[in-house]
Amino acid sequence: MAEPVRVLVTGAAGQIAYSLLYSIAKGDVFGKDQPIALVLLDIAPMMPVLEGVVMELQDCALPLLREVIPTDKGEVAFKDLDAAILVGSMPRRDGMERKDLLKANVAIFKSQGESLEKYAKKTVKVLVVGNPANTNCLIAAKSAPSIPKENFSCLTRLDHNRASSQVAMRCGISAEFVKNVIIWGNHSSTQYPDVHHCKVNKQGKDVACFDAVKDEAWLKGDFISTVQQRGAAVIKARKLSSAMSAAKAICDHMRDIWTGTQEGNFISMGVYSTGNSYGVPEDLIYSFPVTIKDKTWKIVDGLAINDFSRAKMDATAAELVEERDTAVSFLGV
Ligand SMILES: NC(=O)c1ccc[n+]([C@@H]2O[C@H](COP(=O)([O-])OP(=O)(O)OC[C@H]3O[C@@H](n4cnc5c(N)ncnc54)[C@H](O)[C@@H]3O)[C@@H](O)[C@H]2O)c1
Ligand SMILES: O=C(O)CC[C@H](O)C(=O)O
Repeated sequence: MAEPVRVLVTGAAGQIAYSLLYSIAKGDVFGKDQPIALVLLDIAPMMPVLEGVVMELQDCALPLLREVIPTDKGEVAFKDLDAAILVGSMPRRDGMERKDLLKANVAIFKSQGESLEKYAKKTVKVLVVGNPANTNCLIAAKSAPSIPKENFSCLTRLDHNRASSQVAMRCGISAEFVKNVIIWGNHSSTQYPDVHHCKVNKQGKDVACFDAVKDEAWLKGDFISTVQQRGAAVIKARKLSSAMSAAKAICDHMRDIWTGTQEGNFISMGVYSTGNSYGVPEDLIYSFPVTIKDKTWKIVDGLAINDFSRAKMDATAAELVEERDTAVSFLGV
């Protein structure tokens, strides 16, 4: 059997991690034959809670889980990593603005980027989940200059899954029959869920989403705002940020990095924008449609962009430029 992959989950005593760790440990992400060493980082006051999570992982008696390493120390957590899933940070509560998170959370990602630089393998794949995810990811990447920027990505797969599911429900079919929705831009309410290249499989035939749904006003109106506002709607209802669906999206994202995307399918993730062909400003982590092969993503080029889409892609880019500049002014990176 292969050597264990060493996987870090930060915020390991929190609610997303509680939904995530079992799936990783049982092989849903890195493969059913791939042993795993799971490193769990949280802050010192959460160590007693983390001990409980470790006990539960042990009690699952999972064959692939070779080692569990709970810690509050960066030098332990980031050492020799193959994959890092950076969740640990403060979630938004009902009544808080997203911008309230920026100051509190970007500092964490600067320090964790520095730890990646010092201790992780240069091949490590880093997925940033903690909000504001795109800007945190950019700051982590900038703080780890010897690790290629292409190894960093942020989670917009939850938005992608939300968009696929909305279309599927509207058509009365299962979400597996909807492919190639796109989330452009920021994981925030300015994101642009775009269905101009989406296909719906109806009775074995791929049909353009607009023809399958037959309601352009909905696709250009309530569909977009529902996906944009879904995180806020979950917070309002649960009084807690989404966790089960976030964990599922993290698994989808990291599994696609590890094993690649299916031929003809693309997925959305926040990646480094420098060199993109869509006129998105450089030096951002911006969500694009990507395909993945050999653990390397490639932005899907050549998709036609109409004026409706262009305006929304530019608006979310403008928000990311502002977030980046605010974060850089806080941190001086
Ligand atoms: N990108 C997405 O799609 C998406 C979706 C859902 C939630 N989120 C974000 O994920 C983050 C975590 O959400 P949650 O619901 O699990 O929150 P939570 O409060 O339940 O858990 C967060 C955990 O992180 C820990 N933590 C805080 N600072 C840390 C640090 N410096 N190092 C290590 N651990 C640290 C906390 O102690 C806590 O245990 C939030 O920022 C939330 O907004 C992102
Ligand atoms: O804080 C928010 O508005 C969103 C929380 C989380 O990222 C989600 O998308 O569910």
